[in-house]
Amino acid sequence: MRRLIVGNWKMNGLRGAEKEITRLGELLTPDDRKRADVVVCPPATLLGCLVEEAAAAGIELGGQNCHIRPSGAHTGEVSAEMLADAGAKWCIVGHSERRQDHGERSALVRAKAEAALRAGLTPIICVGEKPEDHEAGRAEAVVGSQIEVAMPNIGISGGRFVTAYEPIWAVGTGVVPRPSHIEAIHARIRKTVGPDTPILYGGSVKGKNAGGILSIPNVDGALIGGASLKAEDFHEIISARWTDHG
Ligand SMILES: O=C[C@H](O)COP(=O)(O)O
Repeated sequence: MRRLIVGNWKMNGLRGAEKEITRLGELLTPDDRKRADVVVCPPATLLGCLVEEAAAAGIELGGQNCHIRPSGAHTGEVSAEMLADAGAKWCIVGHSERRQDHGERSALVRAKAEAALRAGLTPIICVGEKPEDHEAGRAEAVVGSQIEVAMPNIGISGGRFVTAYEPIWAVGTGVVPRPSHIEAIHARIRKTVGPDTPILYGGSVKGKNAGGILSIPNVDGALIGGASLKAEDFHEIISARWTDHG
């Protein structure tokens, strides 16, 4: 089965970043393209600059966040319509850095996912437990309730969405959960989202651990932060060998 590999550049990248996209396009082999769909989510300021290079490289672009309204008096915000207009096809919503830094809760994440769908974007809905929830053995319950609340109304624009499980304690730390932990949480998410919604894993995915992570049952792809910034590092993940779990 094809995997979905998404790069989240977070607040990194200035003009000139086009060369990373072009380089990635050069690195991707026909076999890579057969085995994976590749998406890059740069800062909103770069979307317009990267559109041509992304199309040439066969890569789709996404936003990292959107407002719940299509337009209006919301200083500093970017709407899903604006992201789509700039060339995005996807939009990350509910990333843990937004939940932590901006107090976003799952009900708002759901409204953002629905706004993305209305704009014709595919939302990538992030969920994940805090370190203290993990230590207290509450990960499954916390993530289960996050996805139950954040899941969009499937009546909206076909309602196709993607989920990403990112344990906060694994984001940018170099720490990766045990495969059994990832498997259990993905199985819990699967119960809510059903068989057809891809579930990505995110948190310290690198070239050297990607094959193992992508072989875990119910891991349909990965959401990559730091290792997506350089084309070579990102390509190492995309070209990792995984075992199909059917
Ligand atoms: O969106 C990506 C995740 O936050 C993972 O970040 P990371 O790969 O740098 O740990």
